[in-house]
Order: sequence, then C-alpha cells, then structure tokens
Amino acid sequence: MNDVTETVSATLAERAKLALGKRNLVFIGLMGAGKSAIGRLTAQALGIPFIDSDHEIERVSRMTISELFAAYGEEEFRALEARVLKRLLRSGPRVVSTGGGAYINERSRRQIKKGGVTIWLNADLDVLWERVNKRDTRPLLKTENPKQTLENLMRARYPIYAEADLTVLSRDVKKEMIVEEVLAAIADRQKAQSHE
Ligand SMILES: Nc1ncnc2c1ncn2[C@@H]1O[C@H](COP(=O)(O)OP(=O)(O)OP(=O)(O)O)[C@@H](O)[C@H]1O
Ligand SMILES: O=C(O)C1=C[C@@H](O)[C@@H](O)[C@H](O)C1
Ligand SMILES: [Mg+2]
Repeated sequence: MNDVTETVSATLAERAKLALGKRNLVFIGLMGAGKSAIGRLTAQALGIPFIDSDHEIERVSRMTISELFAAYGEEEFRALEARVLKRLLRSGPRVVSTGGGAYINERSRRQIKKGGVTIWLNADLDVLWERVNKRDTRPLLKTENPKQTLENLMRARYPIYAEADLTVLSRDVKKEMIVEEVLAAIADRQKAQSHE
C-alpha cells in the first residue's frame, strides 16, 4: 500500500492535528470495524504515535488474546485491558485503537472518555462479517453461529458506542477515504465547538 501521507490531504491532516492538540484520539467499535487498520493510517497521516490496546495486552502478557481468554476468562481480560488502557492514555497526543469490548466495560469507558476524543467506526453486519469470518482469532466469535453472535453484540453494544464524540461509517471503500472522513470529523468538531 502507498504511504497514506501521499494520498491524504496534508491541509486536512494539519487542521485535524491542530484540533486534536495534546489529546488522544481513541478508536472504538466492533470487531472488524477497522479500528486497528484505520487507526494506524490515521496516526501516520497526523504524524503522531499509534498504539493498539490488543497488541499491547499481548505484548505485556506474552500471550495471545485467545490464550488470555482461555486461561483467565473474560473478566480477568477486562481488568488487564483497563489497566493497559489507563497507562496508554496517560499522555498524548496518540492514536489508540481499542479492542472491541473495551468501551463496553464501565471502567475502561470512563478512562477512555477522560483520556481523549473518541471516534466510533460504525459498520453494518455484512461488512463486519465479511472481514471477521476470514480469521478465527476472536474468542467471542467461537460459537455455533458466529454471525448471529456478531449481530447480538451489535444490538447490545451500538447504543453504547453511540456515546462517542465522533462517528464515521466504516464500509468497503478505500481505507484512505475513511481516514479522510476521520480527519474531517476531528477538524469539523473543533470548528463547531469554536462557534458554540
Ligand atoms: N475500508 C476498508 N476496506 C477494506 N478492508 C478494510 C477496511 N477497513 C478495514 N479493513 C480490513 O478489515 C479487517 C479488520 O480490520 P481491523 O483488524 O482493523 O478491525 P478491528 O476493528 O481492529 O477489529 P478487532 O476489534 O477484532 O481488533 C482487516 O483485514 C482490515 O485490513
Ligand atoms: O469485542 C470484543 O469484546 C473483543 C474484541 C477484540 O478486539 C479483543 O479485544 C477481544 O477478542 C474481545
Ligand atoms: Mg483491532
């Protein structure tokens, strides 16, 4: 793939960077929404560090997410996730992509809201399913009917993700286009706030 800085408007990226200031930009949303992929490209465009909380959890525990779920269960995983997020959000600006369930956990949600500007990558079931059914690394989808599980998670979680400061619709268009929409949402929010 091309370097995102060659394809995304530099002026837009500058405006978004200014609007963000020292705050973190935190991606939230369901598995497959593109938090890791779009988060990484957005950080590149903004010229600030990128961190993915799932990767950080795997690095510090020296276990995969699946191994952590199997060995300690979801509750322990959420506690570890909350501790890692607290540390990652301590200083900014950074782009932090969270695991799909982080914002659903009350403790993590509080930290995320305090720690930065939140952006929800909203996506419909078919888009998510197309993306997640290619890999079986997501423990919550190891069920008899994973598509139905995904739909149930959408129903339960979307009202909570909707509390995000910003929302962008993740769909099957070029990733750079989603990045542009993310940057525009950040820059326009600043504009809207300065007119309040
Ligand atoms: N706009 C897009 N077009 C095509 N593919 C995309 C797009 N956005 C993301 N993808 C792909 O979809 C897959 C899932 O994306 P990604 O891993 O970033 O999701 P995620 O939200 O981080 O999921 P998880 O919560 O499981 O970590 C990846 O293979 C990614 O490259
Ligand atoms: O949606 C979820 O609850 C999860 C999503 C992944 O990112 C991982 O954090 C883990 O598989 C749990
Ligand atoms: Mg991810």
